[in-house]
Amino acid sequence: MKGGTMVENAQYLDASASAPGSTTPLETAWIRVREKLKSEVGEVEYRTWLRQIVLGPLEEDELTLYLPTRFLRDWVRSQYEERLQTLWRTEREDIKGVELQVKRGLPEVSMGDAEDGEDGSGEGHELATQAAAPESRSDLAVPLDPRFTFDTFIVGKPNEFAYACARRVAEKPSSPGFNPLFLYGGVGLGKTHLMHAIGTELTRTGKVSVAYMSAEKFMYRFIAAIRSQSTMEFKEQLRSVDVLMIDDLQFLIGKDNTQEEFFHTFNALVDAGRQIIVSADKSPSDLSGLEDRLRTRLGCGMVADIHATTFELRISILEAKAKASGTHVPSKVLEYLAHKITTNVRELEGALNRLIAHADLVGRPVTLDTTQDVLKDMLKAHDRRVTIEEIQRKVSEHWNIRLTDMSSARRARAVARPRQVAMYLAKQLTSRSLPEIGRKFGNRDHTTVMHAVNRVTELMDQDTSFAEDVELLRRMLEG
Ligand SMILES: Nc1ncnc2c1ncn2[C@@H]1O[C@H](COP(=O)(O)OP(=O)(O)OP(=O)(O)O)[C@@H](O)[C@H]1O
Repeated sequence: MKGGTMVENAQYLDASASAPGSTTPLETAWIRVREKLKSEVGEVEYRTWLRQIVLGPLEEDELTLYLPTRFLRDWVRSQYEERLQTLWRTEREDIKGVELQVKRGLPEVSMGDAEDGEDGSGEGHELATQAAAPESRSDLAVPLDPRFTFDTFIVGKPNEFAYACARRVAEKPSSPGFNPLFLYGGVGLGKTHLMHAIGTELTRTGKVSVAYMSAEKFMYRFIAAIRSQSTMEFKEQLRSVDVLMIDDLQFLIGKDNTQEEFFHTFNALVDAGRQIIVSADKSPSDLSGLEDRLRTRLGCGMVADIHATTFELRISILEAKAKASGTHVPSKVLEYLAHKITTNVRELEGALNRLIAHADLVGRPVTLDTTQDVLKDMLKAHDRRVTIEEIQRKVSEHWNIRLTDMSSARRARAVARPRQVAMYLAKQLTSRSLPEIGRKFGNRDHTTVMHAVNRVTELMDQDTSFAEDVELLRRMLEG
């Protein structure tokens, strides 16, 4: 658990229900954050996923937000965490990070997808299948995002091959040479979008049952099944679908039992002529840490890479999204965004949504001036974006240790101290949350990261030469 003093404490708060005059400053900020989120994502999405968030305590510079189940927490984390972090930091300078946690017994807003599983762990929906016809939906319901269709996917040079493969699988699942379909590429480039598009297309025809889940949820669900002694049921459910899609497979690295289970499921499905679709951040051959036999099988079908976006593709995506929003965004602004935000489509989309939401709220058109003003913090962060990988590399070079020791289990001080410094710098220089940082350091827990941050702060106070080292690294990284 976190240390430190509790500065502000707040409880459940509905943006529409509380009068600002009767709330604490933190609650008032929360109302504004929620309103912004609502206007960015729309009423339906807000009600489905975000309304359940409950304001928790602010301890030192870390704010906790609660969700009633692990399923919801994971979903909100994967889809909205970055946005929540940015909105909070814009709202309150004293908040440096936002942590999403599960808290049982919160007032849960009724919603089909958010009930607890049979073991009360909130994991019952982490395996989700969507049968073709609504009446034949099993007790497992899927969050296939209706916005992620082939129609809304913009095709350009970097993604045309992956798009064509996805289309082909949606038209003719289990075709020879296309099973499994392995989609890979960097963060936020459209892998999940394509998987959902395949799922939506297939279920539309009415004859195919599709199961989609992240590898992380596959693992949680598998562990929950072991705990509740229902692994047979879990296996049967999985093996009864026509199409199984697993997103972000890299999460299974280092999870040997779960990999084993996935391998058997994979074989059973492919042998029965069912389709498997997998996404990951690297190609099968580069996914070191996955069992060889699984890697080999994953590479046996069609492997399609989604490359980083080009300027032309970014412009086409922005044009399409601006058009769909119904708000006029001048082409100068679109070009400006496409030049400035080159990392991934998720960020590009987030920036555009923010501009449009701002224009709607203040009732003024989008201009280059308002763009620079509204996106000030985002663009600034872009100018000096530092990645955790860069931090790990620089710190390892500085102390002359192996890069792999950043994620290894070695505890020798010569390795552990630089690792702690890298965690500290990751917290200071990136917007990543503690659990995200932990994951990048060999799947360590967020409390380990918290401890590292505190320890390095303490040491910097006590030892000036250590403090100089850390400051030097920080300056080099900030460029
Ligand atoms: N070519 C595209 N056309 C339209 N929208 C896109 C395109 N590529 C990505 N997007 C949008 O960008 C956002 C991020 O995409 P998505 O979640 O599919 O990325 P991802 O590759 O799965 O990322 P991650 O590695 O984080 O899982 C989504 O809102 C998606 O709709």
